[in-house]
Amino acid sequence: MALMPVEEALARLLAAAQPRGDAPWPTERVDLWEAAGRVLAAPVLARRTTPGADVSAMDGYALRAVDAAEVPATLRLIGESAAGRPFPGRVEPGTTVRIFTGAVLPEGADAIVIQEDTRREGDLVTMVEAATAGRHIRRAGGDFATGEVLLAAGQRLRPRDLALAASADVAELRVARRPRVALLSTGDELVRPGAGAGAHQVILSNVYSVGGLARAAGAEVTDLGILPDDRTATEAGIRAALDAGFDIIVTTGGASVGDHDLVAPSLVAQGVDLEIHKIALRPGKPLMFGRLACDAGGTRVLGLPGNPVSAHVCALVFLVPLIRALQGLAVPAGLPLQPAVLGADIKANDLRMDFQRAEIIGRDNGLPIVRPLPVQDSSMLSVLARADLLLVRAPQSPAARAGEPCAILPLED
Ligand SMILES: Nc1nc2c(c(=O)[nH]1)N[C@H]1C(S)=C(S)[C@@H](COP(=O)(O)OP(=O)(O)OC[C@H]3O[C@@H](n4cnc5c(N)ncnc54)[C@H](O)[C@@H]3O)O[C@H]1N2
Ligand code: MOO
Repeated sequence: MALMPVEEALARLLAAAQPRGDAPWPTERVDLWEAAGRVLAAPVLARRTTPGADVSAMDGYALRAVDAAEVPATLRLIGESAAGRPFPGRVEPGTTVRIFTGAVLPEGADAIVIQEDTRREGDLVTMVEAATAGRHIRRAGGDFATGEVLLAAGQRLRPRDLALAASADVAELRVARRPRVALLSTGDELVRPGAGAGAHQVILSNVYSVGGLARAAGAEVTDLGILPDDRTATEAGIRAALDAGFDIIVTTGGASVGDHDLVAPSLVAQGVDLEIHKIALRPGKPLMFGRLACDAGGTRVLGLPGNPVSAHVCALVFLVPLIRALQGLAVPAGLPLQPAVLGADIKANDLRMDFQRAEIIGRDNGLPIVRPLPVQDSSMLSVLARADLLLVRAPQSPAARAGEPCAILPLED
């Protein structure tokens, strides 16, 4: 069977991020603390004008600029304006008001002289530097005005966005509901870390990489445990996950062609329409993707290969953009590749797009110089952990020499 190109698989997956029918992705209102990292589902409009009044940008004295156009000029101190405690009166000719950063500019005043440029004796203040109208004053509405659109829908909320919303008196935000992702691991050999695995067993690790990437992309992740290599149990596990209404079910392992690789037939038997099964990717050839044929909600099922590096690369390339797209983030149509320079000669590639674990060994005109790590076994997590990035080679690329351009994919978002 011909292997599907990676770009086509990605395009199909992203097309499946669109809801079936008219139902839009659900949203919810959360308070600002809960909104960090979430995707904004409705624009944020300022609920107040900020600053709410003309305020001082410095500690000093508020006055009429004409009263200190020529210096030295001595004015009579008539009061104080502090942040949150405005001066109740008016600055008349020949008078000044002590003022602090953030405090409201008193009526009548149109300039600030900073305190370092003054001398004070009792209630007399001498300005030693000339005042300029408007100097050191932050105008009302200089930051934003009531009704102004401060944040657009479809953006991921960063700490500074939350601070902006807070400063605009917006206490809750409407955000996309987190996609609910279920992880189903398969394999008789799998044992949880710390549970005393024998030499013939393998420690469950993929949930941490795949689940971690999913969480970082904004998903709520549930680990549904390990299914044995048994057809009835595999189907039952898949059925239960499908019935639980997750948005995405991610299986790992059992994806290949061996006698114990039961995931594809079990998915099909449970009504999943597998539109992707095996792609031209290394590592990650036995990738599967499909949706429940009858499910209007559109549970998506992504079957990842069991090899830990393959599972991680597939999660990075396919699961992360799917989770992002579901929440309404703009996701690039193709792979988000970046330019780099080869730091070693490399061989011609075969039919599969190759994602090699690679290290950065220098810089060339601002671009990283990258070299594949010597071992590319898709079971080796130590190599994946040591890699700085993935060196991406298109199918059938010819041999290339050190110094030639190449494409890379960052490993973490
Ligand atoms: N005859 C063929 N054999 C294989 C092919 C092929 O085309 N023909 N493809 C190979 C490729 S490529 C890959 S990738 C693997 C993927 O196989 P499976 O998805 O069926 O994975 P398993 O056999 O279940 O496991 C592979 C390996 O990974 C370990 N594993 C599985 N799950 C986990 C987990 N959750 N955490 C940690 N490690 C896990 C498992 O113990 C195995 O060692 O197939 C090749 N074979
Ligand atoms: O495609 Mo497999 O993932 O090479 O090890």
